[in-house]
Amino acid sequence: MNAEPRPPPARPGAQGFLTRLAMSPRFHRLAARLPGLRWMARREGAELFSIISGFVQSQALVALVEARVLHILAAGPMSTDDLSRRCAIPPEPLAVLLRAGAALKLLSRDRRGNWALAPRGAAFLTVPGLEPMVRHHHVLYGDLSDPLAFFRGQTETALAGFWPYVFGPLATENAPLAARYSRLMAESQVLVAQDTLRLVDLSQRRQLLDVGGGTGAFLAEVARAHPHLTLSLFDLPQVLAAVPDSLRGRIACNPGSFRTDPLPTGADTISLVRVLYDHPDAVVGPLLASVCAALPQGGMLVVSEPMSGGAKPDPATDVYFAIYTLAMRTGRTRSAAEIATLLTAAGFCGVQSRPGDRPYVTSVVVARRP
Ligand SMILES: CC(C)=CCC/C(C)=C/CC/C(C)=C/C=C/C(C)=C/C=C/C=C(C)/C=C/C=C(C)/C=C/C=C(C)/C=C/CC(C)(C)O
Ligand SMILES: C[S@@+](CC[C@H](N)C(=O)[O-])C[C@H]1O[C@@H](n2cnc3c(N)ncnc32)[C@H](O)[C@@H]1O
Repeated sequence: MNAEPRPPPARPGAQGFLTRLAMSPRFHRLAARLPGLRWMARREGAELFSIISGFVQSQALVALVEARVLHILAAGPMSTDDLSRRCAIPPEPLAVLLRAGAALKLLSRDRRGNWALAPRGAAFLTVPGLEPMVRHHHVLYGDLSDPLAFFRGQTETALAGFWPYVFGPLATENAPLAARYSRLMAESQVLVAQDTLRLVDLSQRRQLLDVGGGTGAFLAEVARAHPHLTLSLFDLPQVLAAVPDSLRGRIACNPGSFRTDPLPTGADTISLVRVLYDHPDAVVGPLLASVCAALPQGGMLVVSEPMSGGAKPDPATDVYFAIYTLAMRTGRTRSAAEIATLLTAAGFCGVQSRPGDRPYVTSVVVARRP
């Protein structure tokens, strides 16, 4: 097979100096010989390989989750043959999967050759929401099977059908669908709430309205951290129908659509947690104006969601979340600066960006009604 033609030599000045170096076969030969450069080339090579093979790592994790290998080993170490019988996977291919799991530090192997759950695998099982997230990735995986068609907008994405509530009129009385969606969000909310409450001090606030708050998982965490707060929830009727009875005494539920209905007033603080990135600017603009109108003077808005790195693209949010929200065909993963621009246009002031120390969980932007 003919090798792909090498890229033409860059026009002088067309590329940055280091990029021009990396395009030079002579520099590559030099880097293979000189110790310092060899270390750098090896590191770049490993990073490139990780990008190339990432999809195989993800699918190996899916196989371990779907075959319940991690769950089985949580009860104690097991031999390949016993796991083979439990997982209905022949010993030889299973050994490949288990060695991959060990290479990814999800599993380990003890002195007798039995397989055990490693701390990273235990953390995966313990952190709320990770398993259901991995179990639903097949939807996005299928959407990306022809990536060029996907980015050309030629793919009818299954993910858009997975979360139909964002399509206004499609937010039908589909209780089972709303319940499935809300369960996935509620399970993944714990970390988001932890990081949001670390980034925003609600101790001096009086009443919090969580708009698009799903079945109340965020407010449940707020109630634990700030028992003094009066809490209200606003979301679609079919979503609020799934609010657990245990929360209903603590949280006032306000069914409605922020596309058509006014928001309840009375709260001095409103939160939008993982809401804006689901919608285009044409929906976000009026939503933020509605939030501003519902707040008193000096009232606070908290926006919390994974955000693009903007001018400095982030390897988690500008890959996973940006492509995920693109596959949904409705929203987009915005940078804090883009969100600040939308907030200012909606009438907010005092906009502050509070980057999360886990961008893949969430970051925050706060603002005030003048
Ligand atoms: C070194 C020491 C001290 C000990 C070593 C051994 C040991 C004990 C290690 C364990 C240490 C430990 C406690 C680890 C904890 C790890 C944690 C907390 C990991 C958290 C990971 C979180 C992740 C990976 C979050 C992923 C989130 C995802 C994939 C979210 C997806 C969200 C989606 C798709 C949202 C969709 C909504 C829509 C539709 C866009 O609106
Ligand atoms: C990605 S979920 C976030 C849920 C929750 N805030 C969290 O972080 O887990 C987006 C939420 O917005 C709600 N939503 C979407 N469109 C809405 C609308 N027009 N009016 C009210 N809520 C809406 C959905 O029902 C869903 O609960």
